[in-house]
Amino acid sequence: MAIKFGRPIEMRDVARGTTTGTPPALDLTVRPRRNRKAEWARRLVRENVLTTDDLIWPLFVVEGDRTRSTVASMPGVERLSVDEIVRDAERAAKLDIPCIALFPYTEPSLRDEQGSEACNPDNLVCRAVRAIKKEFPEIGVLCDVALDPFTSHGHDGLIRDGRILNDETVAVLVRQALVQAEAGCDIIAPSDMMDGRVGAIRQALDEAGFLDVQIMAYAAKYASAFYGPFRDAIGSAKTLTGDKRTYQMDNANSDEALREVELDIAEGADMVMIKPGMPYLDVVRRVKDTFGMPTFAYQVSGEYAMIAAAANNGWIDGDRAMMESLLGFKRAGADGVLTYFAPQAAERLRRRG
Ligand SMILES: NCc1[nH]cc(CCC(=O)O)c1CC(=O)O
Ligand SMILES: [Mg+2]
Repeated sequence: MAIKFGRPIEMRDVARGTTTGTPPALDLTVRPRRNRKAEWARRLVRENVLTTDDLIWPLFVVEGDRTRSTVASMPGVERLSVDEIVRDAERAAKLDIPCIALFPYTEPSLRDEQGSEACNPDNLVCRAVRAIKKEFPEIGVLCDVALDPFTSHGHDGLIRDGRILNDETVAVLVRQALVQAEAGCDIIAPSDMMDGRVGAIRQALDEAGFLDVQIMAYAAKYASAFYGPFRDAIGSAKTLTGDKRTYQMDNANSDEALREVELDIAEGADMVMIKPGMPYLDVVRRVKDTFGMPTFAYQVSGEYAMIAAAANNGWIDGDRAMMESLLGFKRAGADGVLTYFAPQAAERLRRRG
């Protein structure tokens, strides 16, 4: 049977409308637009959905009391003192956001070559975790494991002769993870990209009895220009010497991302993350399809800044761009997104629901 635009030629005249009305100019059997004709119809065929369950909200902690200081390159984002971060944790809990992530702005006087403050059980992050867990034990708390907020040179690891040391750094990261777990952190998230750190941290957590503390590995983390505003927020932008390309991944690679993810899973990661988000959605899809693990994407500071800045200039509808970008992560296969938009997105989802 001959087919024209999907309709058997023999049926043409039948379809051409023997009844009233103007015949359609194109003889189309299939018209995808039919399923988009009204909001109810679009809802009916919608394939992916964003809910508050998908959100992890990153927050910046700073020394002080009742302090909220703005981050110039991240409009709408603030560094919060411990008492204020407890208020934002409450806001997250009320909005049904399952988890928050903590990043410290370390006082410059506390930064040194070794990033020693990372292992201080009373550092800013540990104090924030304890304060949050005391008042809101039901909210998940994720802590980043890496040395860059604590080192005078802004790198994620220890340096000797201009080289970032791997194994020596891992030993420090293990101690950092342990003080965070002792403070009550629920998810340890190594973001340093040293080899072997997930396995070393898992073993140390288990030996210390933290069997239930999860690990979300920043498994495929790229050396990215999109981290700029974050480095402003934690105060490492000015001090960072050189770049992070000997440990963070090359922008051109995606097979390598699968090998990195595979290793972290083998070493005991409970969840894996791809970072940044929007420029690496192909990697999110490949990782999800290949491993079927709980897979997360980090919509990083630069991605947030681009949308926020364009919206503030009136160049795009910020709210819609935010929701569209977040849904993109779901479509790519992510189970959740770390995003500075978390509270706005949750508020918007609540208004709609
Ligand atoms: N290792 C630290 C870390 N953890 C999360 C981010 C970036 C997050 C963001 O840009 O929002 C970074 C910065 C970096 O690797 O330089
Ligand atoms: Mg790795």
